[in-house]
Amino acid sequence: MRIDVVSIFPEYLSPLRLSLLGRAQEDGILELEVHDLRDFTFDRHRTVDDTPYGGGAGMVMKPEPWSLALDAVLAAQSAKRDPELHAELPTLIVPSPAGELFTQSLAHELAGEPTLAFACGRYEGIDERVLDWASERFRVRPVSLGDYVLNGGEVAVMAMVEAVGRLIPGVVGNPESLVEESHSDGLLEYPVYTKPSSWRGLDVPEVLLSGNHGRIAKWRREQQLRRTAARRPELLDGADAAQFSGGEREI
Ligand SMILES: Nc1cc(-c2ccc3ccn(Cc4ccc(CN5CCCCC5)cc4)c3c2)n[nH]1
Repeated sequence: MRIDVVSIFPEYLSPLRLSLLGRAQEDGILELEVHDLRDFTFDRHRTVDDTPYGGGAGMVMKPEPWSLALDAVLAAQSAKRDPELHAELPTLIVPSPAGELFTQSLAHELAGEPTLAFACGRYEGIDERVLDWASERFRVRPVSLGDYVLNGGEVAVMAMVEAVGRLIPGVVGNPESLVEESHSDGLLEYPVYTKPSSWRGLDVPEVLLSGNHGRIAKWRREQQLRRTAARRPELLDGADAAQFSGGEREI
């Protein structure tokens, strides 16, 4: 997969060069290009923002630099997209508090794409006409990380690139660890334990030491349901929520 990110703080994305994603880039499984939006400005001050029409606090990102940067991304990605295989428009993810919620399901969807482009806004956001203009060239998807406001799109992009990247075959050593992940079955994950079996007077649940895999699977499922009912009841349908609303510890 080829990923292009446009940002005025390209160095913010440096952690994506580390660890598993870094190794995937060395192995040629993942290609990550980060573009500095200011490289697409031509005034002395490399201006990317201006005051908002209609008034209001802060500044808004100018459209022209974005159009030049996104055209450069399109050109770079076209080499990675076989028009026979990939007839649809390339995807452009625009982090935004006003976007669709990023979920594990969306991560799986995006992991199937040959290319992804990310536009990191800053200030109060990007001139809306950029998204309109880009919609003729990309499938533009405003995406929110959650209902809180960050200072820009970079942190959201790092989270999404990590969530998508780890699903690409070959990135994570043991694909088994991707199967039983949180939210993959619509529930929160069960608790995990390791040695020592007794630590500071706290013991590992004996079922996990039993070697009885049927019992262990049943216990883990019950823990998922209890945790989900206690912490994220909205993820459960009515029936399960009622059955498991008695807190997490009743075992
Ligand atoms: N899930 C999530 C993603 C983001 C995100 C993503 C991208 C950008 C780009 C800039 N910011 C900062 C920002 C966004 C919004 C406001 C308020 N808003 C501005 C326009 C007029 C109305 C009021 C203030 C500052 C971003 C924030 N935050 N949270």
